[in-house]
Amino acid sequence: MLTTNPFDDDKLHEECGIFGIWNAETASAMTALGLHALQHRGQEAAGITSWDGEHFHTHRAMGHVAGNFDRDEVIRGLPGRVACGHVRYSTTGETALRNVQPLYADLASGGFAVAHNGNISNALKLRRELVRRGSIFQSTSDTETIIHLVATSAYRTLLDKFIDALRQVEGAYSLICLTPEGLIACRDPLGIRPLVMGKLGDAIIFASETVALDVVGAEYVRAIDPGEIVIVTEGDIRSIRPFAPMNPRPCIFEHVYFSRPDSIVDGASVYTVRKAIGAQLATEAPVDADLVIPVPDSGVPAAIGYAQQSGIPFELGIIRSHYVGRTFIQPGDKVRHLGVKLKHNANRALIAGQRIVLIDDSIVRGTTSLKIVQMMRDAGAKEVHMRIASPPTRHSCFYGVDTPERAKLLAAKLDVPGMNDYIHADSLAFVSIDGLYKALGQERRAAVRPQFCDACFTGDYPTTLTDQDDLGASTDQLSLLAERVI
Ligand SMILES: O=P(O)(O)OC[C@H]1O[C@H](OP(=O)(O)OP(=O)(O)O)[C@H](O)[C@@H]1O
Ligand SMILES: NC(=O)CC[C@H](N)C(=O)O
Ligand code: SF4
Ligand SMILES: [Mg+2]
Repeated sequence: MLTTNPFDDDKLHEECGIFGIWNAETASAMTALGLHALQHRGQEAAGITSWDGEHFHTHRAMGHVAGNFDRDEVIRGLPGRVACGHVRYSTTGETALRNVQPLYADLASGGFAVAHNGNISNALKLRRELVRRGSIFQSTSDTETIIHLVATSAYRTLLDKFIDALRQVEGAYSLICLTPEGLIACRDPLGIRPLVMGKLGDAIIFASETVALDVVGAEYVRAIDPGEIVIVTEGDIRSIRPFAPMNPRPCIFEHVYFSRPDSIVDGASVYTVRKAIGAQLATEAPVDADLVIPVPDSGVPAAIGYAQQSGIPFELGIIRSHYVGRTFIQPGDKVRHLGVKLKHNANRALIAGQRIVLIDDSIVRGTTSLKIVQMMRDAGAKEVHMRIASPPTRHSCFYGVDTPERAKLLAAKLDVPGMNDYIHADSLAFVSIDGLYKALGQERRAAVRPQFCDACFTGDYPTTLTDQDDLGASTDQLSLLAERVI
């Protein structure tokens, strides 16, 4: 158990997925389905809280949604027409049941459950102050600071307390909160993490990605705007925007890797964007080759784009086992190496004697690229060229994708030729940052007010990073001074 600095955890983590539904006959079963569609965002733990009009019911467990929420008795134990749920990949606080969301507390206003995607970058500072004033924390999660800020706010109504709390937190948060007064969904003022709204008959749904709407047959209504709070109560939906308007900075990595390709993120089809990045990559970094081969899964759409733009045939030269999850999010290098071997296999008959271009979406530690290039050589490839559909990942994320040790990022240690030597490819190239923005429909990356958060590529963090600064970490925050529009 961590007792001194609860947030000092140096593993590399990924994302979370959230889902909430108001006014549905089978709210918790729908939530389980929605979370299942969001499983790629977090595989450590899952939880659902329901409200039956009188009582709150919660089931939280380590592991996947299937296996924990596929039994009738579990769903029957979560009655009511309102529910919210969470799939977790931890960014702050250890992987333990006490940190599994939704987090719940009985406040003066009644029950309060919260599901959070993102990471609060001043959570440690806030927590120290709250503890000094007498708050007793039950978890080591950054998310719990929100509950204590709401609980101790001097404002009168729950909504005012909530707004007061959010005005004190910095960083990234998409939240779905379940209260007796209604279901509340909100997105931080920069809209760093995604959140969408859908409709199914009389039911209103919120989810991290549109695939969670598709799975229950709901209709996509729209994305929640950065800085917007939507409150759903009996027969009423209200929207408020209580923060100073900012230039939105949604996470660009959602388009590159995190989101499912069949999702619509902030109005853009992830699949179409990934194909466009691949086409851009082919224009910027062409190569004379016989086959374009994707590194499955998330390299596939970019490889299709690369193949279409270059005219080089697209083939499945690597076959992926569907019984192994994402390797990026498996903590521990040993497990990752094992995971990569278990996950991919060369399609030998296709590869032998060919000059191939491998397309992947990103290089983080370099584990996947190193293995795959060797795998292609072992399968008899004549030349192996690697092309990456994002710029080099050189910086840590403090907004829900935790890469605390820059030293673990291959691109933080080596330049591109050095990375090429490390992975033993014949050539290596990355799409440019402006090329990535082009694929997202922008002319280029705006130097003063960039249209996205791209800090893991540029080091240009869109918020202050209080806890990091307190720890003495140095970060480049070039665009901070230019944030406010009004
Ligand atoms: O450089 P590394 O540290 O190996 O990380 C980068 C790899 O991790 C991700 O794939 P992952 O296997 O997580 O998931 P995917 O199946 O969705 O592509 C990403 O798509 C790269 O392939
Ligand atoms: N990846 C996430 O969005 C995690 C949410 C929250 N920071 C936690 O660690 O539980
Ligand atoms: S630092 Fe990277 S992964 Fe993190 S929110 Fe920004 S763009 Fe996304
Ligand atoms: Mg991959």
